[in-house]
Amino acid sequence: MAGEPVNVNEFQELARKVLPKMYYDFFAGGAEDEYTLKENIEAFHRITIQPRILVDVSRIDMSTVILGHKTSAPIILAPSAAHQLAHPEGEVATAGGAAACNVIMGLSFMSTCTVEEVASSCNAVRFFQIYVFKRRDVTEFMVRRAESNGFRAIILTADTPRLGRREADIKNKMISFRLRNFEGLISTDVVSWYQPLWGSACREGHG
Ligand SMILES: Cc1cc2nc3c(=O)[nH]c(=O)nc-3n(C[C@H](O)[C@H](O)[C@H](O)COP(=O)(O)O)c2cc1C
Repeated sequence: MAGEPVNVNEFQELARKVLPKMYYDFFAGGAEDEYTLKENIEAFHRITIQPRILVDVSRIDMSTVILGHKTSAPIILAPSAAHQLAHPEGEVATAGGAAACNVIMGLSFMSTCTVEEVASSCNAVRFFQIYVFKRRDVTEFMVRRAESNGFRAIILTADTPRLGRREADIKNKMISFRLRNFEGLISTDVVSWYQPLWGSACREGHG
């Protein structure tokens, strides 16, 4: 690729070149045959934006209000785990980007920077993502901790009672990153990606 990346696809290509394969596959891969992953992209291709023409575009304003918070565009950074696998500054840098663009930062409970580190690093409006764990005390503790660190809403993820069977991670023998937000709360030993959290620690199943 010549020069600076100019779109998301080119950033992805750059990431593929610089990241260790295990980490690139973690960020880019999906579960099983990756039908849903492909469909997520295809779905966007089916949406077209219809331009309005011969209108005044001298002041373009995409700002809106989400849960009472003004944002420069209807964008919330989707919570995603382990940004330090991609860059040493991790979620602190991501939140800084959100603050610079005045959009909302969604922080995963599986962040590699702690809730406190992200909170003290910038003034982006922050939402905190969590699951309902079997250990309700852990869930409650994390919600209160987010609240006391200035997070303004909880993003409750409900679609992962079990982690998908991510075949690239299996092949790469993906190592789980340290769950720093949980240190002192549950065992955060670095183990195979498939044992940890999803089993013993706490996810609420539907059974
Ligand atoms: C590498 C990666 C890690 C993710 N980690 C989380 C997570 O920790 N918590 C969560 O609720 N969703 C997580 N997600 C899901 C995203 O928040 C989002 O819902 C999903 O990627 C669908 O949006 P997209 O089609 O724009 O990628 C993750 C997604 C990716 C790609």
